[in-house]
Order: sequence, then C-alpha cells, then structure tokens
Amino acid sequence: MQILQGDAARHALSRNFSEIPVPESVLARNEQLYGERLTPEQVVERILADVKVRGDEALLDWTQKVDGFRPTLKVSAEDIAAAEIDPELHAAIRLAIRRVTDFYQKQPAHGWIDHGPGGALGQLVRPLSRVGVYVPGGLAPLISTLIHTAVPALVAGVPEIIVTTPPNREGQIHPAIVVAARELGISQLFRVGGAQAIAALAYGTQSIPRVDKVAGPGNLFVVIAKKLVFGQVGIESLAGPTETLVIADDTASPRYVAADLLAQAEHLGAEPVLVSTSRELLTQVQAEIGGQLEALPEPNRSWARDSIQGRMKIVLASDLTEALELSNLYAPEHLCLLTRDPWSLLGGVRRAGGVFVGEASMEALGDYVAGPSHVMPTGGTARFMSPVNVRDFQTIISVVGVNAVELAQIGPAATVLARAEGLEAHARAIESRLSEQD
Ligand SMILES: NC(=O)c1ccc[n+]([C@@H]2O[C@H](COP(=O)([O-])OP(=O)(O)OC[C@H]3O[C@@H](n4cnc5c(N)ncnc54)[C@H](O)[C@@H]3O)[C@@H](O)[C@H]2O)c1
Ligand SMILES: N[C@H](CO)Cc1c[nH]c[nH+]1
Ligand SMILES: [Zn+2]
Repeated sequence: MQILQGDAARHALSRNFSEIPVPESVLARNEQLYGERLTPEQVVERILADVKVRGDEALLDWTQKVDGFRPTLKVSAEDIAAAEIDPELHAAIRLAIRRVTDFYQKQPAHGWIDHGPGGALGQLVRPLSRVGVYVPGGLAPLISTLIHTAVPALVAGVPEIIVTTPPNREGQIHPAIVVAARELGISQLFRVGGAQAIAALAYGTQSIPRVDKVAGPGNLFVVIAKKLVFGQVGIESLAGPTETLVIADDTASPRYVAADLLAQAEHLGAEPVLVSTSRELLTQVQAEIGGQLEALPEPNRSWARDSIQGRMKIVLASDLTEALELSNLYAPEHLCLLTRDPWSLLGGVRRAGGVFVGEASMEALGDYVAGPSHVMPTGGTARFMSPVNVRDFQTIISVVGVNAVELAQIGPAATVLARAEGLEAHARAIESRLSEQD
C-alpha cells in the first residue's frame, strides 16, 4: 500500500462532509433495488416523502423492499418481558449500562439562578420530552449502541424513549437488544430501520410517535436522513460509518496496531488510518494486517478487507508533532495513541470524537464498557460536533428576573440600542416602566 507523506498526506486526510463518498457497492445495490443507480440522497428523499404521507404503510413497504421482510412494527410488551439471553451476555449488558451511567452522571448538567441586589438571572436545564434512539442492525445487531445512546438520555432525565432498529431476516430484533431495552426501562421498541425509521421518528406515523430529537448512528442512508429531517426534529450528530486514526511510534506493537485497525475495519464502510513516525513500523503493521485478516471468520474478513483495500490510509510523519497536526486536520472519530509517552500528546489533540490513550485502552473496549458513549462524530464532523452526551438531551431556558433597581440602571442603555435599531416599540416598552419609577 502506498505510504503517504507531507502534502500528499495532508491532501488525503482533508475532508469535506458535504461530499460524502458513496461506495460503489451502494450504487450497485441501488441499481438492483430501484432499476437505476440512484444516489443514497435520492433514495432517502423518496423514503422521507413517502413516510410523511403514508405513515406505517410506507414503513412496511420500504422495509419489505430493502430488508426483505414485512414485520409487525411494535415489539409487544409480552415479547419484551419474555426475551431471554445467555447469562454471561446479560451480565455484560448490565456492566456496560452501569459503567456508561456512572460516566454520564459525572457530566455537569445543572441549571443555575444567580440572585443578587439587581434581581436574578439564570439558566434552567430541562430534559427533552421524547427522544428517538436509532440502533443500527443492518449487518451487526449493535446491542451496545442502544446502551451508549439511551443512557445519556436517561441520565438527562428524558421520560420517554422510542427505539427503532431494523428487523433481521426472520423479521425479528436480536433478543439482546430487547433485553438491553428492558434493562433500561424502555418499552417502546419498533422493528424498522434505515431512512424510513428516521422519517417515522421525525414526522410520526400511526404507530410511532413523533419525537423531539433523533439520536444514534447508522449507515449512509440513516445519516443522510438525519441531515434532511433536521429542523423538523433535532438530531444529536451525524455519526456515520466509523473511522479510526492510530498514531504509533517505533515503540508500538505492530500486532496491537493491526488489531486496533482491523477492529474498526470490520464495520463495513469503515476508514482505518495509520500515522507513524517509523517507516519500519508501517511495513510491519501491513504484514500483520495481512495475517490477522486471513485469520478472521467470514463475513467479517470480507467487511474488513473492503475497508482496508478500499479506504485505508498509511502515513509517514516526520515527528509526533506532524502526526498530531495531520490527525487534527482529519478530525477522526477515534484517535488511538500508541506511543512511548501517549499522555504527553493529549495536550495537542484539538479535534477527535474520542482519544484512546495507551495500549490497554483499545478503542474496542470503548465500544462496550469503558464508559463514554461510542456514538461519536465521523466524516470530519468532529471539527464541530461532540460524542453523544447528556447535553444532547436537554434544552437550556434563560431566566431574566431583574428588579426595578437594576432596570433603572440598565434600562436606558437598552432604549438607546433599540432606537439605534429603529425599533421604537421596544424602546417605549422599556421606558413605560422606567417612567413609572420616577
Ligand atoms: N459513528 C458512530 O458512533 C457509530 C456507532 C455505531 C455504528 N456506526 C456505523 O453504523 C453503521 C451501521 O450500518 P448498517 O448498514 O449495519 O446498519 P443500519 O441499521 O445503519 O442500516 C441498515 C438499514 O439501511 C437501510 N438500507 C440499506 N441499504 C439500502 C438501500 N440500498 N436503499 C434504502 N435503504 C437501505 C435499510 O433500511 C437497512 O435496514 C456502520 O457504518 C457503523 O460503522 C457508527
Ligand atoms: N465502533 C463503532 C462506532 O464507534 C461502535 C460499535 C458498536 N459495537 C461495536 N462497535
Ligand atoms: Zn466498533
């Protein structure tokens, strides 16, 4: 694989989110499904318009067309109560819920009211009333994603959470997703995925209630749908196909670096990036990837190979300062630091969804039980967005409660500003109270 350096590396790592690259496999599948090579955006526009008008019937038709099954949309209370899984998996789900909850309970999320001689000013913090959580389920049933999206919403105090996830080929949701929902106290679970699920949450249908905000990651169809419904409904981020950038020096273990890159590469559509100060390590990691890839079972091997061959980038940096500069330019979802002194690099990290410091903190651990949500901004959107967190599920309401003394002090300046803006009624509203005090 070509080793990039200097300007070539900078060029390869510069991104523009408005031009989401569409893999050839997606266009080919669209041709099969729709008889023409529609872009995902064209497909999503059709789906949104249809669900808006026809509601549940459109959900079922699109699910039948793209997922091959016409499911019962709502998972019944009996099915939720009856879902059973292996006890070890159940215990792991409980551990993940506990660790993610502990993490978000530490996030400051309280309002304040400052009472002083001039009255009071402050901010009220209120939870959203109803939130939709999208759980990807196309290729892998992402049990952990339900936990990593719903827990911050629950910690924020959201009283009602609606979960949607695509049905599998038997028209069912993986039982562990159902059990995780039950553990979280979520009772509204729907068998629908893709853009049609996002449309249902944004517009509401006969069976799925309209929500205030849609959260959760997904493939290109999901991400584009979230982008297009924004405004009608809130969205927490544009968390799409995953990506990992590893910064490694000559002390890093090629085996670990390869393992971490492959772990994310097995998400179909992923983009693995390796930046190293050591040419030798770059060569060793490529050999390791080859070996570890062959040892993976199918279909994971094919998914990982597609990411490695289709999108992997390998960069030789002159030093760790340049490595960090390239990483900040790329703004990765995950930044893994596998260097002699990884903590010394943290101060230079400006753009990333999450940073994984040192070899015991592999990103795959963060996907499950470390604590922070694994739902993180992709595609370069870490320039302006953050991982899912408690603040995504709250609004802030400003409070103004100044008293007459304060009004007398600051009111005249407000009237001056109002008249400068040509807004006479504003000025008079203020003066009406000022004159009463004379
Ligand atoms: N950034 C993050 O935080 C994060 C976290 C978890 C997962 N992810 C990403 O989520 C994605 C999950 O993707 P997935 O595909 O497995 O599951 P998904 O649930 O996101 O998408 C599957 C759905 O897409 C729709 N779809 C697929 N092809 C279609 C077509 N041609 N026309 C119309 N609709 C179509 C179908 O409705 C299907 O049910 C991966 O890319 C993964 O990397 C990201
Ligand atoms: N790494 C993915 C995107 O951050 C999330 C995930 C869920 N399960 C496994 N991995
Ligand atoms: Zn993962």
